[in-house]
Amino acid sequence: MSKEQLFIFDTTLRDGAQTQGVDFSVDDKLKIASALDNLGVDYIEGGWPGANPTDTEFFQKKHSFNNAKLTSFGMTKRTGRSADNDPGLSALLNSNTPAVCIVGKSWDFHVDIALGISNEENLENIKETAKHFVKENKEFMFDAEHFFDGYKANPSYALSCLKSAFDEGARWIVLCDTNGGTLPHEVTKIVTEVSKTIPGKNLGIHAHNDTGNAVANSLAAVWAGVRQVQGTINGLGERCGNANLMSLIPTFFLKEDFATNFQLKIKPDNIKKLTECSRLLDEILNRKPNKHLPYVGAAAFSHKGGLHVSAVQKNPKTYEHIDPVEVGNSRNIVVSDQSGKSNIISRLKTIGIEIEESDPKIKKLLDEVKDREFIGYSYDGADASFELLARRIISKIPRYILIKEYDVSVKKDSSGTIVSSAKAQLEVDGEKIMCTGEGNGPVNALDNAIRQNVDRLNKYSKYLKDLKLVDYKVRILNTGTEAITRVSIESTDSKGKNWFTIGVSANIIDASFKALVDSLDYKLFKDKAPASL
Ligand SMILES: CC(=O)SCCNC(=O)CCNC(=O)[C@H](O)C(C)(C)COP(=O)(O)OP(=O)(O)OC[C@H]1O[C@@H](n2cnc3c(N)ncnc32)[C@H](O)[C@@H]1OP(=O)(O)O
Ligand SMILES: CC(=O)C(=O)O
Repeated sequence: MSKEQLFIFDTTLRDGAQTQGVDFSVDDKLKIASALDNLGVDYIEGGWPGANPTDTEFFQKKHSFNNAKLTSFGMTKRTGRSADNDPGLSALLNSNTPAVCIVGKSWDFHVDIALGISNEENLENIKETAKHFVKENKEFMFDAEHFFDGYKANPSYALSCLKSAFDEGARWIVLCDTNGGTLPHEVTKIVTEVSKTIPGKNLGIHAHNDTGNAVANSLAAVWAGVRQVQGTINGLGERCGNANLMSLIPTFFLKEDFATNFQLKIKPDNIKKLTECSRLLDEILNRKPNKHLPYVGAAAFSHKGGLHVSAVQKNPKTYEHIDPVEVGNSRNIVVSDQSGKSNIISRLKTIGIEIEESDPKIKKLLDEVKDREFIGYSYDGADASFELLARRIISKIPRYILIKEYDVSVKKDSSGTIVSSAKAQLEVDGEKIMCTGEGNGPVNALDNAIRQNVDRLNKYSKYLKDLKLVDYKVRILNTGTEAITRVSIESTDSKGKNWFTIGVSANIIDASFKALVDSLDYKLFKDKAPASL
């Protein structure tokens, strides 16, 4: 059976740029476009030339993609102007892209309210715009804005908007669920009806995620006949985002019904690049990756429940819908109060500790984890603190740095400046050291007290110099009678592998200090700093 071709259209650089909090530079756009081209998508919508200097400059650059067609985006011509005379359309033509995607109204309510023109004028604008670009040999796509809402309100008018573009030679008519309120069964019904007027091979879907159904709606649309799917990396996009291509692409490759019926230009091996592609976008946006993204999130193949881990050890298929390696991701077994001994054994193996299943230390460690989680610790996000705890119970590990005493004060002077000072007495491998430091808050002062005096930690100084605290999070927990503070710290060093530690106490400074000292201890342990046990 021959497979039908599906076309992937990425709009991270256009609709993704409409996400609150996202502000791409030209350089960011170039990096993302290059990753998408390497992945092998069919179209990259680069932005809206003329709408802002970044997009204009991006289109002025020389692009040479191996796989993707660069596409410029804009809107239909304005009423009262000819297409030749519309500066918006000229900016798109000047951008010299092989493909052009034009948004236009297909809901009569919008024509009336947003544009304030007649239905006929809107049809004329769509038609003239399509004609203008087709005449210039552009691959023309019409993004039928609010198509599903428009079709529900006035089906014949919505269809005539599509036909106005299609009859002028549009290659693609893209049905947009602009407000994202349409549900999968409605998409199936409407796409099936539309395909009687416009062939499925010319139809696309652009789904927003306002009901959490953008991916489901895109799949429903493909199943009902459309052959172009629009979306973004990690589901970026206006409001709640767009369909997430990091979910759709692997689904097309790895789920039987789609894999047997469809083929993509993306090479099958390239889906191993999806996790990297997803993380690259977060890196560029300087935001923490969403661990829980399907397929590519760090927790997508994390197993926490004891029953799950016990079965996964026997065969990963028991709790994994695909092998994580297929999308460039990896399996992860976490330890927490939901664990059984299988979690502990598996985690220990990952960190290089081999132990007999019958060793009573496993039970001891499991009980310790559960008791600590009861008082506020949470080890499933604190791998380094877990490793230190495990090694202290199972084998031997030095306590490199011990805090004997500390004293922290906060002072506000008459100019309003607030300064925190800290003094700490540490015991470092048996030697007592006094440290002092200042900072913009008590925790920062304590951190500075230890680390600005790093030279005085004599034999450890060279190991701690490149340690950086990346993130610091505080949570107040109510455990029974009193409020408890949990502090989580993410650290990194020049080797670039981050580690996570945790501290819990009734006092925020004490909790912070515990998490900080675990971070220092872990760094010294992993870098094999010398110490007596
Ligand atoms: C569904 C979507 O996501 S579509 C993409 C939306 N993306 C963006 O809007 C991001 C980029 N946009 C911009 O930078 C600006 O909005 C610009 C440069 C395009 C236009 O800016 P301005 O000229 O200042 O207009 P403004 O944004 O205030 O209003 C939009 C205008 O376009 C008109 N318009 C909206 N859709 C269309 C359309 N499909 N065809 C023609 N005109 C349209 C509106 O009626 C309004 O006209 P008015 O100014 O006469 O009232
Ligand atoms: C074109 C587009 O982004 C939309 O209709 O949602």
